[in-house]
Amino acid sequence: MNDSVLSIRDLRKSFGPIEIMRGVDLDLRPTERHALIGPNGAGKSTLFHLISGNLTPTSGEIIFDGRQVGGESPETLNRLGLARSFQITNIFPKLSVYENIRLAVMRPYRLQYSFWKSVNRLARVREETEKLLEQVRLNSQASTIAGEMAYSEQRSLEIAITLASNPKVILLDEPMAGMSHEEALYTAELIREVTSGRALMIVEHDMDVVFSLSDRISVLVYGQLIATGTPDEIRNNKSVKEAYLGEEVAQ
Ligand SMILES: Nc1ncnc2c1ncn2[C@@H]1O[C@H](COP(=O)(O)OP(=O)(O)OP(=O)(O)O)[C@@H](O)[C@H]1O
Repeated sequence: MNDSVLSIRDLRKSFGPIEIMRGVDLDLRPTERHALIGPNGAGKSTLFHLISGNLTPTSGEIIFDGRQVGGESPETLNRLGLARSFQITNIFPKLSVYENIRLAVMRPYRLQYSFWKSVNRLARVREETEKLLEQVRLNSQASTIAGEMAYSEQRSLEIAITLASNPKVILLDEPMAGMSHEEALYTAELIREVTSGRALMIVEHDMDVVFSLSDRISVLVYGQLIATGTPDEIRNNKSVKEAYLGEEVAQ
């Protein structure tokens, strides 16, 4: 029996005559932290775009929570429980931290008439907003204008926004990009905490973070997965070492 929350089968994507994704099979377990690594141009972003609905597969299957979702829109996937945070910070820079999170909390409810009729709605939104503020340790910054915070704090805010829809699967695209080593370690710990009980798929270039955070790692090279396994298995995998041409995969 397949107990994965996300299953990818023989996924292919071509841009014109060039096949970029060349038959990928991948399973994401319901509460695992799974990293996707690979050399530049391997197709990591393309795979994320396919999973999150930003690109339509040329062929193959993407099964989320038992349902074939390849080609569904990002909005539909988000409603089903898949949330993606982008490399580019997508917060409202002129709004406060609190307002940013509150807007994200309200989003899933926007079409539910029964919710807006409820007298408790404001209390519920406030409660959820405050819980998220606390989870990402931004309580003391609630009234700060988001665009004026340090870059790493903006990433924390973005993580809160991603969590607001209470997703089963979270896709994080290079969440540590542009951070100092200390900020990266802090953010990795935050990600570990807030994704507990959910499935996480992460693309990240910082190998220290990848190897300490992940339960499993998949290695993509020229649009094909050459290995999936625990950090130890990947560290000792001959094809992975070859693909990185002697680069140090992890200490
Ligand atoms: N829309 C597109 N049209 C044509 N080719 C594309 C398109 N998007 C990506 N590609 C090509 O697909 C290949 C994989 O790109 P992708 O960005 O997915 O790799 P990546 O592993 O995320 O790389 P990086 O680590 O540098 O971010 C590259 O050769 C890229 O030029």
